[in-house]
Amino acid sequence: MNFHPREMNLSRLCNEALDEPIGDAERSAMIADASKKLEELFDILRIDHQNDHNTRDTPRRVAKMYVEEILQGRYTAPPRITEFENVHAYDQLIVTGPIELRSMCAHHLMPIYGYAYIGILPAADGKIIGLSKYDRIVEHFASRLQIQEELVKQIGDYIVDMTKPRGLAVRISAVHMCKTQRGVRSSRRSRMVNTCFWGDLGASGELKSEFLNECIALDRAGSE
Ligand SMILES: Nc1nc2c(ncn2[C@@H]2O[C@H](COP(=O)(O)OP(=O)(O)OP(=O)(O)O)[C@@H](O)[C@H]2O)c(=O)[nH]1
Repeated sequence: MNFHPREMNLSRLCNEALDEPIGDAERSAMIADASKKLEELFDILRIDHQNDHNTRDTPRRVAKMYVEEILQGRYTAPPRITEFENVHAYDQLIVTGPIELRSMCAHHLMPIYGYAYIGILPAADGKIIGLSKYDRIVEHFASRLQIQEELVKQIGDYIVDMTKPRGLAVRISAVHMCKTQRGVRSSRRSRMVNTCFWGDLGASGELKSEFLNECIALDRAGSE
């Protein structure tokens, strides 16, 4: 099967999902078509992928990596969320993290890695969701070509839509290898940190400070 994104009206922004998750046949076709294009790229870069024992299978390997790993958050459904009754009407701040973050920068296709932290202010009459789902949601939206400002918002908007909390905060602290490994070659310790707040968590200076202090404490505990 030949895959023609334009004819099939499937072109999207780099961090947007397709309308529907793709099936096995479409996934295989996408990998096969991308492999051919990567072979062309290797030809242009004068890398002999036909005879070089190191790169013989690299175009296919890289195509598969993009479709099934690096960009899989565009082609698969968001994680299923398990909800529990909030029987005791818990409505105080919950903070979870550090959550491992692995993404890819939209500008140079270089890795972004670091941690996410999520603060939830549940609604007393709402639901509580399984803790592991926050990690899965971060992984889902990070598995796309991203910039950090948009990644934080996508994660938060999805959690707010799905769980309707009183308030929410998402913070990411990450290294951008497009800055450390090339270009300006900044220190590998150099990070970008940004936080986005929703609802009551954004409206209260006290809750914001509580969230940020918990992030610092969780970060410190993680590095001990
Ligand atoms: N705001 C923001 N900028 C980012 C992010 N990831 C990468 N960038 C920056 O986006 C810019 C990419 O665009 P250009 O300035 O055209 O790239 P370039 O000419 O290769 O620039 P250098 O990286 O400075 O060599 C760079 O400054 C990156 O450091 C991100 O998540 N958020």
